[in-house]
Amino acid sequence: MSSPVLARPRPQYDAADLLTAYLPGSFYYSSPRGTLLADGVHAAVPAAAGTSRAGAATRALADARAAGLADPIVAGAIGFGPDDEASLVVPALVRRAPAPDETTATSAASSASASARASRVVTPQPDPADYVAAVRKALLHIETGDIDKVVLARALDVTADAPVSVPPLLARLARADPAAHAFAVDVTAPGDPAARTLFGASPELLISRRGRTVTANPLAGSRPRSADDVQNRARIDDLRTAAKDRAEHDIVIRQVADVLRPFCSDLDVPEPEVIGTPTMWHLSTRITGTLADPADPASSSLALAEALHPTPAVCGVPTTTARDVIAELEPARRGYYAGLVGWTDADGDGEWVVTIRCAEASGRNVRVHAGAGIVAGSDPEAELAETRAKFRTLLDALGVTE
Ligand SMILES: C=C(O[C@H]1C=CC=C(C(=O)O)[C@@H]1O)C(=O)O
Repeated sequence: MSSPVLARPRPQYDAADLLTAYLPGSFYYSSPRGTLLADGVHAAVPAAAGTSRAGAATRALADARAAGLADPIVAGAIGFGPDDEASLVVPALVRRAPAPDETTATSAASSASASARASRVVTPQPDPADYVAAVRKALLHIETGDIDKVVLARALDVTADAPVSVPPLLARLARADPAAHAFAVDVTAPGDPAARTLFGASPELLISRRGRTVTANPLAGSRPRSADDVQNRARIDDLRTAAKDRAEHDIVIRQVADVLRPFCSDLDVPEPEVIGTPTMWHLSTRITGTLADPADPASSSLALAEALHPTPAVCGVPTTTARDVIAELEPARRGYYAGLVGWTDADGDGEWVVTIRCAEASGRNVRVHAGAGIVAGSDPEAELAETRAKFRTLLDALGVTE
């Protein structure tokens, strides 16, 4: 492998400038680890269904280095199912900045246009009553022992009276929660009638790798956030102690830890805690590990992300049967929802989040998804309410009152 032609210090940008500079077509990603804005395509990464995207990324990064690209990364998104799309590129230009803070998003958002005030028509897919019926059917699968858990999602199709502009929506998402993993990815595929952008603010870290250290932060078990502090305290206490939510959470933690353990010389799995987003409370476990062999391509951030995906936070247990139940009970394909979005570099470092609290925009249309984990003891109406609360992250950014 030849060394990069240019070996000079990376320029550092301001997080607010990168958020303001984002335009559809770019790749934007910010998290507590830092901000990244990538433009242009040095090379598209072949990402056919059923192939190892991590293997293709490793080859593309080696080629990019050989071609003289300094510090290349692979960035993009991978859909939920093995047959869903992926959109991965080696960008031509990558700009990095520190993590956003309160001021970052405020200054970027204030320069954003007020398009969220336009009129929007919201169509649920499926109807809420059909979602409740699907949850009941999922509970039958659990009762008969086919599965222990499945995550059932639904969508809202939002149609605006004018093309939807993603940059102000991204700025609003970042302003609402500077600690979230905010992203916007061009996912236009050949033959699409209009450009498509996947964007959102995920609270769920699938995997972050920095040298030998890996971190995963699975979430499962939720309560809506209230405007009232007393109610919030009661909901947090309830979430901490509810057996059903703890069971739902433990299923995810067990699988994530089991997948990571063979790659790690040590793995720390602490007790769950409750974390908050602007719209939700979640049971959260921050798992950290030390990689046994960081030079092994199987330990790259994308290879680990592929090994982990789909976690039971978006699919279920056992994975294959849960996937079949999702195919049976969800009327629409998930596409990029519940997949992964992020970046990896040539050393294998990188960060990937679970593609939730997200939407896909194309022209005047935005499709927003939200799901809820179903286990024994789930109440179908409560799961519907949970998806309604999860939608608020995107609907608030869109200025939609459902
Ligand atoms: C599947 C979603 O959330 C997951 C992440 C956190 C909590 C979840 C839950 O409590 O069901 C879900 O597993 C979603 O937001 O669409």
